[in-house]
Amino acid sequence: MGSTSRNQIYLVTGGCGFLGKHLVQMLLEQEPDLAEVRVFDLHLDESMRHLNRVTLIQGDITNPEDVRTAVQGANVVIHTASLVDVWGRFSPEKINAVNVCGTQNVIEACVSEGTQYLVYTSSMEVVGPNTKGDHFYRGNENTPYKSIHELPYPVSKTKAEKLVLEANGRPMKGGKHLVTCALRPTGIYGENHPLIKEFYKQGLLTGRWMFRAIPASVEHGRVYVGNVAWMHLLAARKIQESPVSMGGQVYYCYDSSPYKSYEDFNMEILRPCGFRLLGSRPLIPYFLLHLIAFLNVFLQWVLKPFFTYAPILNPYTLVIASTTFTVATDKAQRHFGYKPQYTWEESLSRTVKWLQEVDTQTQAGK
Ligand SMILES: NC(=O)c1ccc[n+]([C@@H]2O[C@H](COP(=O)([O-])OP(=O)(O)OC[C@H]3O[C@@H](n4cnc5c(N)ncnc54)[C@H](O)[C@@H]3O)[C@@H](O)[C@H]2O)c1
Ligand SMILES: C[C@@H](CO)CCC[C@@H](C)[C@H]1CC[C@H]2[C@@H]3[C@H](O)C=C4C[C@@H](O)CC[C@]4(C)[C@H]3CC[C@]12C
Repeated sequence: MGSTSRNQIYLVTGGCGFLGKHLVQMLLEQEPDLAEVRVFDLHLDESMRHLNRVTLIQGDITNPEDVRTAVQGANVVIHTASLVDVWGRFSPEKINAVNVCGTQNVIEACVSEGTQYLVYTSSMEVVGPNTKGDHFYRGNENTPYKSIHELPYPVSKTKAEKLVLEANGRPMKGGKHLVTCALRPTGIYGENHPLIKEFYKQGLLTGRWMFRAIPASVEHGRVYVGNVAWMHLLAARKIQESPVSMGGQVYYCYDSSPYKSYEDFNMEILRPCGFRLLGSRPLIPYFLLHLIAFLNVFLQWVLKPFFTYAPILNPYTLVIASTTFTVATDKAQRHFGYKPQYTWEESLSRTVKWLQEVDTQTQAGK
């Protein structure tokens, strides 16, 4: 390890989430300078407690004191904590509190505690797809696009990203300056992906038959969780070495996962578990899908006093799934030497292996 002994303290907010856990694992395996990784989350995963060099911190990102305590003494903060909700599971106020005010708390804690480096997990959603259905085809960080934000989640991610980028260069005690950057994943997939598990469960109800609803020509950007984690690690390293070139920058997350429709991509993962997709063209007319999506909104409203009805399909998710959004960029490679750590074949086989294990357990539990 040479002269650089283990001296880096990383704080990962949302470290018990889907991406967060992969990121913590990646730091433990790939960061030679790592002294400690602090995992800050509202809901702790106790199975992570035994991990060497991991400190679990239960806290609420909306509470400035919780955040300040966690940040104290950290060298770098990777801020992934967020409410990921495009289904109306949480109120707009709650989403704003966690995603926007929580991010402001992280920034203020970095400044007051002298933690100079902040990497923020943003989202493709800060750009699009927009609700007009304008396609974003193989775009990069400079591609012009008419972003329209209406729903609380994309609105909150956009505000939070702006806060993070505007905080770059903020003076701190000791003459230092805060250095920030943002990574924008497209649709993340991989082991423990909650949404693919949801599609898996729905598919079991129809005898492992899936029904094409979206034209195969609509491409949806997907990126493997291990590569997203790898990008965060590399960005966190480089931002310390080259604060001037990295500070205030945004990067799309990408890898060699193929451009496909959302459903065709999911089938790559589901097919090895015996699932089949019916129809080379959408089986349900678009207007009918729209009608069902609106009916779901109506039912959500009617049922609100009793429970939260939040099905996968609503007018917003329908628009996203029906609008091409794919990126083609090498900015992360140019700025911090990113090359995907996992090939498409590895990413797929790791994800399939996980889902097959889920399948075996599900069948055994029947
Ligand atoms: N999943 C995707 O496809 C995707 C795509 C693009 C960007 N992102 C972004 O990546 C990040 C991680 O997403 P994910 O899919 O892993 O989500 P996730 O829900 O699995 O993880 C988020 C974590 O944040 C924690 N959290 C929520 N509220 C909190 C609070 N008040 N205080 C502390 N912790 C809190 C949750 O407990 C959870 O562990 C998010 O910022 C999300 O916006 C996700
Ligand atoms: C119409 C259905 C027929 O099978 C399919 C509906 C699929 C949608 C539920 C998902 C299509 C695209 C997804 C989103 C996308 O991958 C990117 C996202 C950004 C991230 O920050 C949060 C999650 C999400 C909004 C993701 C959510 C689910 C989709 C809308």
